[in-house]
Amino acid sequence: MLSVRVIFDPTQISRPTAIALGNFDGVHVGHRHVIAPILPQSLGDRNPRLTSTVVSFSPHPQEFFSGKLRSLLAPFDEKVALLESLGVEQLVLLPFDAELAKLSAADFMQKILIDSMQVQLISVGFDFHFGRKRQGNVNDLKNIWGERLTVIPEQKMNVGITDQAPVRISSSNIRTALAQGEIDLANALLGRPYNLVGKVIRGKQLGRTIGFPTANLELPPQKCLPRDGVYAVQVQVNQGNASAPAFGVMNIGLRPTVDGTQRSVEVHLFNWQGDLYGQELSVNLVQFIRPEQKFDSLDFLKAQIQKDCQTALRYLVAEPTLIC
Ligand SMILES: Cc1cc2nc3c(=O)[nH]c(=O)nc-3n(C[C@H](O)[C@H](O)[C@H](O)COP(=O)(O)O)c2cc1C
Ligand SMILES: Nc1ncnc2c1ncn2[C@@H]1O[C@H](COP(=O)(O)OP(=O)(O)O)[C@@H](O)[C@H]1O
Repeated sequence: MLSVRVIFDPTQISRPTAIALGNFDGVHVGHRHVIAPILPQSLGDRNPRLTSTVVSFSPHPQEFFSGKLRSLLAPFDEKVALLESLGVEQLVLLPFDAELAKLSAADFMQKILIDSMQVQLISVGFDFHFGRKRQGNVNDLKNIWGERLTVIPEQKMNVGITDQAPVRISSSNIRTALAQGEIDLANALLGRPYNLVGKVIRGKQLGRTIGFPTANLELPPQKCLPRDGVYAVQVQVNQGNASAPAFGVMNIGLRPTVDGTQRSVEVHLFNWQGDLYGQELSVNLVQFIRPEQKFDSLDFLKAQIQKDCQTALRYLVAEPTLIC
């Protein structure tokens, strides 16, 4: 049972509110800085009546204007779970339509934030814009909320070698890192391992014939996938209320060796036997190992997968934060 209230209908908002405004795809380290000031633990006894609320638009304004779905680091269910784990009490999804798109910044503040949500405290990132043609900015919010507005400056992170410039913590930098197989960077910016959660579905039933059965995952269609190839992964197998940890190797791609046409995401678990169909796997990405290749035979593929397992194990046992 989720304890964060997800509100699509503005009349159902629990108010007065302390709000963090933004899309927060991935709920990365930078987002968490923005959300922190409005969490119950930050509000403390001074503002006990305020409901800790994240306010986003649905659909995302870019989707509304382009008519295209965006790929997401954290699709809806994942985002709700992440916000809940932080202690957010309410997620308000403002229906972004032609009417909202043409609302002036002043009307957005008055009608939505003041009248509809009774906003007492606000936290936003430094570059937050709102209202028609993104005319409103943090100065407009400051004029009304004054000291009750927190503006979080651009967050950067030192990664890799020390003489490298710090990297901006942003959803787009995380997407780029995933697209390049730079899992260390993506995980650092996220503040947790990038994770794929899906139900195990049937594949071509070939894996077992080469000694490497693979659990094929069904993922939310909007989930952002990292580059095609082979990864070392740490997995939780969720069986009802119980959950078992395992290590494994994952392949993402078209499987040219077996003339695959659809992209698949499949995991071979080490030291695991038994049926996984219908169960849920939660897969943490640890390390990109190699690109996908077309092999001349299943025997060559099998030999390569054996090597992949050895490589993956070396990364997995060297990873101090993993539980297994
Ligand atoms: C670690 C690993 C690496 C893989 N690498 C490749 C690859 O480089 N090229 C390829 O065509 N398929 C690759 N595959 C996918 C296999 O072709 C696939 O697992 C096999 O065909 C079984 O598919 P099935 O689950 O549909 O039965 C890999 C699978 C695993 C588990
Ligand atoms: N070690 C393992 N790792 C992954 N899946 C396993 C493992 N052992 C057994 N299985 C089971 O075997 C199935 C995969 O076998 P496979 O022949 O690759 O069939 P499919 O093509 O349907 O994925 C998995 O979905 C799971 O139910």
